[in-house]
Amino acid sequence: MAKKSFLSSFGFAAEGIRHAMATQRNMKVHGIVAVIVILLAAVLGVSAMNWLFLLLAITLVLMAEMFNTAIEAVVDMTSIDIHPLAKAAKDTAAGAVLVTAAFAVVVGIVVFYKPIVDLLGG
Ligand SMILES: Nc1ncnc2c1ncn2[C@@H]1O[C@H](COP(=O)(O)OP(=O)(O)OP(=O)(O)O)[C@@H](O)[C@H]1O
Repeated sequence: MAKKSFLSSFGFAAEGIRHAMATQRNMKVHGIVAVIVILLAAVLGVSAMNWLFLLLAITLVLMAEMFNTAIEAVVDMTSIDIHPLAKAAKDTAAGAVLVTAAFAVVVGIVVFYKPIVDLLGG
């Protein structure tokens, strides 16, 4: 394999993100939700600590979705046959996305509950 530069490694990584965004419906949904969450946090002026939790949750979900995409690609490339190990690999990767999404929902509730109640209440 050809020796690649540091910059071209960034290019391949960006291509991976673009591929996941372009081909995975769930990745698009996560991306749109992430933008909405960032805008809401900016409007509500959440604390620095809460920004860190929100950005951690967003990062974990996008990261899990991209690993899920990568695992699906490897499984599909390895075999087109139905196999219990293929099912285990894909279901486990999907489970990782679910776990991170559940964490993100909890973070969203904890961070936004009070500012939104305060906004609506007064
Ligand atoms: N080769 C296979 N052998 C056995 N079960 C499989 C196989 N491929 C897919 N499955 C089952 O079908 C489910 C959906 O697989 P598929 O490849 O369609 O993922 P997907 O629906 O595109 O996932 P995502 O929504 O995350 O993109 C898997 O989680 C698994 O349970």
